[in-house]
Amino acid sequence: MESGGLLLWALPSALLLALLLQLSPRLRFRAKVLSYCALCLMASALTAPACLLWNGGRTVENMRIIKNVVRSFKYLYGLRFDVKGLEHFQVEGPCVIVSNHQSVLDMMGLMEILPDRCVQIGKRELLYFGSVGLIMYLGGVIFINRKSTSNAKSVMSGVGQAMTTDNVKVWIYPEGTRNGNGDLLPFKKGAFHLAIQTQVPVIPVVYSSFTTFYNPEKNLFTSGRIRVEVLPPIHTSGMTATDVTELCDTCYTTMRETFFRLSGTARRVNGSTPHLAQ
Ligand SMILES: CCCCCCCCCCCCCC(=O)SCCNC(=O)CCNC(=O)[C@H](O)C(C)(C)COP(=O)(O)OP(=O)(O)OC[C@H]1O[C@@H](n2cnc3c(N)ncnc32)[C@H](O)[C@@H]1OP(=O)(O)O
Ligand SMILES: CCCCCCCC/C=C\CCCCCCCC(=O)OC[C@@H](O)COP(=O)(O)O
Repeated sequence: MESGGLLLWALPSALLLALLLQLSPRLRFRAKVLSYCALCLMASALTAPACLLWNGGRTVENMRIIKNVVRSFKYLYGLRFDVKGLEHFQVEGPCVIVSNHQSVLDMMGLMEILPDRCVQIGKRELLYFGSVGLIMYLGGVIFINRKSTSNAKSVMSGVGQAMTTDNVKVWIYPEGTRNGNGDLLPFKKGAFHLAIQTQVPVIPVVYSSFTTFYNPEKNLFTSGRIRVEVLPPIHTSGMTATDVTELCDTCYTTMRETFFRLSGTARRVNGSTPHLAQ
């Protein structure tokens, strides 16, 4: 009797939802993004105990576990990564990895190629994203307060010391925020100060544009292919604070050219309207 009643409600509701998703591209897009967030929350909640049992607490070693979990997400969303230049990660000791940042989907691209003993710099707000914040904390993500330059700078100088004493690589998104407008935002300089202060190489990584398969403005979120290129390390030994701007500009120019080449797009004309990233 009870299961009959449940069927009476559940079946039409499921059919109605399926119909709505078919009819409204916006709803379909939102549902897919929401499913990704739910997957991240669920996977993080299940992975956190494994990290605690295996490694006991906050340590970069947990990134290996997190990486293996996140690498399976791409199959659910029909994403394919074509990666070139992985050999450039084989530098002795620490380095600063810089890459472009287009959307929350970047976590899949990040974990696809993340080298061993590598942590990321993330905005402090991410710490409060429930189990996702917990897993980032356990993986050793370094949180910065973007609203306070002095705080961000002092955290970054602490990172420099830890990089050399603990032999860790640091992954930074120098655009400082997500940007899905089919171009790169101007770079912030924190990553380049860090590399020069610690005299370690900078390794640029470029992901092709997502706009052909993921575009919130067009409610587009389909399967797709992402081309990834790890570029040769840029050595900083002998550089000083006066070289930061030039290093930053060199990386920006090289990465932007690579981005357009990988995306198969021409250079952007200034003034074109960017769309919001999600
Ligand atoms: C299943 C779930 C999976 C989860 C997976 C886990 C993975 C998680 C992945 C998480 C991914 C999360 C991804 C994310 O969350 S991305 C968002 C967070 N990340 C970043 O913002 C990183 C990039 N930002 C920067 O580098 C900024 O520069 C910082 C934040 C440091 C300051 O920015 P701010 O906007 O406040 O200031 P400014 O850049 O205008 O600079 C002002 C001045 O200071 C100088 N200056 C800067 N730095 C230094 C320094 N160190 N020593 C000395 N000087 C320094 C600089 O040259 C400039 O001077 P001048 O040149 O104009 O004279
Ligand atoms: C109990 C609280 C529950 C809160 C639930 C929150 C739901 C969100 C859940 C999952 C989102 C999965 C995202 C995985 C990590 C994403 C990292 C990321 O891409 O962060 C954005 C950051 O780089 C730049 O931020 P802005 O572009 O400046 O903004």
